[in-house]
Amino acid sequence: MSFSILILDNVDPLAEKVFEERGIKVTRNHNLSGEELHQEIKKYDGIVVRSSTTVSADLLKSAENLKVVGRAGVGVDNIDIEAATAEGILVMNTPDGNTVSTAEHTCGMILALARNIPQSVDRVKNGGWDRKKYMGTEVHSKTLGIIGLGKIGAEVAQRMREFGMTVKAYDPFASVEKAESLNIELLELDELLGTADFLTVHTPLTEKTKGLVSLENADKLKKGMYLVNCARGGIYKEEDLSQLIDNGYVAGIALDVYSQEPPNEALYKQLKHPHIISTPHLGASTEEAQEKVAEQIAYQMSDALEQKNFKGSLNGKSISLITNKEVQPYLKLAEILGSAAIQLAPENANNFSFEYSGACAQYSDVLTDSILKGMLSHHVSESVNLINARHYADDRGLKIRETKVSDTKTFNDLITVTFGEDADYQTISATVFGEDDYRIVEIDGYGIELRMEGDIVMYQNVDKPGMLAGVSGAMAKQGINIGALSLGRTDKGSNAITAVSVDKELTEEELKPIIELDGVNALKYISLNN
Ligand SMILES: NC(=O)c1ccc[n+]([C@@H]2O[C@H](COP(=O)([O-])OP(=O)(O)OC[C@H]3O[C@@H](n4cnc5c(N)ncnc54)[C@H](O)[C@@H]3O)[C@@H](O)[C@H]2O)c1
Ligand SMILES: O=C(O)CC[C@@H](O)C(=O)O
Repeated sequence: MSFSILILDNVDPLAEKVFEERGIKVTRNHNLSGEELHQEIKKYDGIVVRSSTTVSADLLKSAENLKVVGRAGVGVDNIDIEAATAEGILVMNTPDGNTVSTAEHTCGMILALARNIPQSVDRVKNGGWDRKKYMGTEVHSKTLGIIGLGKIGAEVAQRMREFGMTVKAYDPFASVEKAESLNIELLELDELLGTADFLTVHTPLTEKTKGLVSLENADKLKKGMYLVNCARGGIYKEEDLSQLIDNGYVAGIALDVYSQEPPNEALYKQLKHPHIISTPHLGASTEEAQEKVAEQIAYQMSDALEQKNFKGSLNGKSISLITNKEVQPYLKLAEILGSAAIQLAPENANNFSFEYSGACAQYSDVLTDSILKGMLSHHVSESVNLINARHYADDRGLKIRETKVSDTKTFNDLITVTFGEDADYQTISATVFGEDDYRIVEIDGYGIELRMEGDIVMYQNVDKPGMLAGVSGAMAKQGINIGALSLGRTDKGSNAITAVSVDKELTEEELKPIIELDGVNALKYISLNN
């Protein structure tokens, strides 16, 4: 299968090189208007962006063939991941390609702030020589407070410690072991705000981190401290920046990122403040970082399109397992079982439980996605895949309960789907023999053994002589050939379940004479042709 990619932002040419080596056609276009992009995107299997293109829900809706959105970088705030997930589109980023560059830029900003480097350079360029005005401060023996001790935060910590700084951090999700290994004391947020001489943030912009420092909590800051933000605009409340300085809370602020890029007029006005220094989102702008992220995203997207590897995927977390040879038969089993189960279940059933027994239980997450894919493909007109199956299930109000059992009793692996207590049929179990022999092995506690393929007529019948002859006779009269058959019962003379595999697709008309036979109840026709 041949794929095509559209590069929308200024990504290093190494990306093209990698895609082309992998036999993938690449087009680069940075100048599409909104309407043109909505049309153009339809042709592509993948798009590559940095931060300039907004990948909105609306755009993703037009992208009929899109399978993957690649972000050459870390932050994905310009991509509507929820909408991509709903559309079954994979979103990937390159989590560490620009870590070192951004950490170095942050360290540069800390030093530039401490020594008024940008302001004094500017002064000299304009023919001035104001040595007194640009008196600075040493970072040595000062405390660096880091909010967000992830990849960049940790790199900044290591570098600034070499300058003689004491490093403390706040990160509710960082492990104590990690902090200890970096020799960093973890503090509560307010404690860190009151301790740090320099505060640098390295978190994503979230509800929790938005406006983390503002006039509202400014009295918690150590007086005269410095603020640095090379993470995401808005973590320090932008409207308050100048006042934080003018009211004496903060000595200076260094920014690389803004809530709107380029900034709007009001923000530009703030950035003119003599104690605010700013760069135009340059953290990752080094040749090395851009080469790394371009190369990484191209490899990752090529692998994902070829279903080889899903490294860097931010949605469809379990799909990385689909390349695992051991999981593949279970995935197929789960999908066919989901399809069989939904055809057997009563209309409007919305409570399902999935039970996994044996070795397959360790993959229950992705197997649940796969059962849902099989179930929903009967109900949802859009294409359902492992990325969006749960989204559609939630959307339709399906309630899913998952259990795992290690003891399988009879089979090495068994998956059971249960749906509804008062229905004609309530549960179906299936297993896989070898690599691709998928079998129904139990319906409502009746042992059955039938391959899960083609067209199956399932009915309950009174366990009495002549039932089978009646059904096969009704089929023979209509030229319906029986391929295989399995009959399960509990006690002699009570009820039985019969599953008949037939050689062709049956119509309602053809099923009618069978349904009307005396002793045949609850007939269901199951098609497992896809
Ligand atoms: N300026 C640039 O050009 C540039 C380049 C790369 C990354 N970034 C940005 O830098 C930020 C950090 O990137 P990273 O690669 O280090 O990410 P990361 O995922 O490795 O680290 C983020 C850290 O933030 C912590 N965190 C999350 N919520 C928090 C909260 N409420 N309070 C405290 N800590 C919290 C997480 O636990 C994690 O340790 C991201 O926003 C990224 O988009 C900017
Ligand atoms: O592409 C860029 O230069 C932005 C990089 C950075 O903000 C990121 O999140 O990776």
